[in-house]
Amino acid sequence: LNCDMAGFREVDRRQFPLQDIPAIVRLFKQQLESVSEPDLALLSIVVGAIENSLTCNRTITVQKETDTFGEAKLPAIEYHITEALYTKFHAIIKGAVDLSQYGSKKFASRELIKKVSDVIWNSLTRSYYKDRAHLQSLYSYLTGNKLDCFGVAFAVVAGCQVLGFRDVHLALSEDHAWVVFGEGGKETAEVTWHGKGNEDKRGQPIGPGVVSKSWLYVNGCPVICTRPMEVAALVSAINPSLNATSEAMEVALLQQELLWLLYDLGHLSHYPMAIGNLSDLEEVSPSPGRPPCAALFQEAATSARTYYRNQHVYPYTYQGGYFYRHKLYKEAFESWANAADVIRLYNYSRDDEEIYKEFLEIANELIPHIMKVVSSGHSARSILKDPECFAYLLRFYDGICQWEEGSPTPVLHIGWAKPLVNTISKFDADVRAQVVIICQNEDGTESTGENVSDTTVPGTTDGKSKLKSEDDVNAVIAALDEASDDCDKQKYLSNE
Ligand SMILES: CC1(C)CN=C(N2CCN(c3ncnc4sc(CC(F)F)cc34)CC2)S1
Repeated sequence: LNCDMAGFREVDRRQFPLQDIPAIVRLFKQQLESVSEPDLALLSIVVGAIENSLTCNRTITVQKETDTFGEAKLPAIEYHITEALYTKFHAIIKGAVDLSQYGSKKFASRELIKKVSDVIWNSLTRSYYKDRAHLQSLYSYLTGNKLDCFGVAFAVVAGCQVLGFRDVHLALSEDHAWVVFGEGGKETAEVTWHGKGNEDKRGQPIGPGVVSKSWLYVNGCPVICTRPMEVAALVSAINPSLNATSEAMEVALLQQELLWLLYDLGHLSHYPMAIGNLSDLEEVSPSPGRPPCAALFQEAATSARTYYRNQHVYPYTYQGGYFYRHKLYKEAFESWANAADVIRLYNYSRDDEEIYKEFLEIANELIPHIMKVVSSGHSARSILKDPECFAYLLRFYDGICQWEEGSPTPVLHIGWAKPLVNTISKFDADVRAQVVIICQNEDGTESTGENVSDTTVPGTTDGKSKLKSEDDVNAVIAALDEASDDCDKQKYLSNE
């Protein structure tokens, strides 16, 4: 076995066949604690094989088998299958890339990375449904020549690891992936596509994306992976879905165990979305002796604030979704207001559809549903009488308004206005009057914006009457825009 089969040599043949979750966790632990770096190709093939066998050709009648200890039994992953696929990946990469052509051995070059990306890219099936599930692993690539956009980026990094380039690492935003390389990891290169119908920019640096302030490039604050964080990315990408409505329990349990292993080794601390994924799994089946999922959602938000200048939206929508599912509506409003405080820093561009859909669902489905549910209640503690809830909602809507300001693409349209107006008009004037808008001007001084109750919503008189016509709606939008024009930065505080 030559040196770069190290990943395999260390693997103790006796660990195979891997036929239960503890065996897989042992393999990952051994790889993560081994002297050299974890072997991305080996680990991606193993989890890909398990996911594929348990989700892709499952006869519905087969029940979950467990052994006497209740451990979910997995289809045995034979050593020779894994080794054959591993050898195939090495052969593809080393067969296609003649390293003597790429000068410096120490650091990768842009040309080398583009070459590896081309090798993967040109070996993919001509046309297939790119958004399908289970296309993220090297198992999918090696057995079906299919990868999704994340899978291509991961395969390029795994390919560069095969060639011995320890400087090439995965860079992750909330909806895209690329690579960093070179001395100090200062260079960036696109290696995969994004979205539908967009020309890929493979080989190019990601600079322009950051300059345009599009959410897709998270204002220059992506997750820059270490090798163990690349393992966390492949584990996060495990997809337990059997179909649109059900999941393979063993795959979800495996993902949960592997994420806890990575968490305990400290490899999730700088990876908010992986913590969010773990929280989602814990919400469904809590692990004894582990923090509650609510604490994990909070950890993800704290990680994003600490390491990524609070430029990430998903930690707050993970958290808001949790609160919403658990009918903690005021807490959900606060998380969504925090999510809007992040997006206000960006300019909405055509590549940002995913986060647009996220805010659209919150504003036009989730919040209206909450307003409907609480309107029937008559408790004095109702959120309709709580000025802090009104303040959270104003901060949420204002963040979306500010997102639109200065953007090349409009965000709001009449479809947003109706639910927005309907929501705001559910709060009576005396509740709204308790919200004080603090404006921070350019020079950092603060002034109290006109009191919200003074800006009586046009078309209403006593704050009790409801808005009627469409121009009332437009007038409200104008009033909100005017309010957001008044000051550079608004902070809505409710006075006690
Ligand atoms: C609050 C939500 C709607 C729930 N799930 C969310 N996810 C966000 C995306 N997820 C992720 N989880 C771990 N790592 C990554 S890297 C990435 C970008 C891709 F192009 F590489 C996405 C992503 C997992 C699922 S956000």
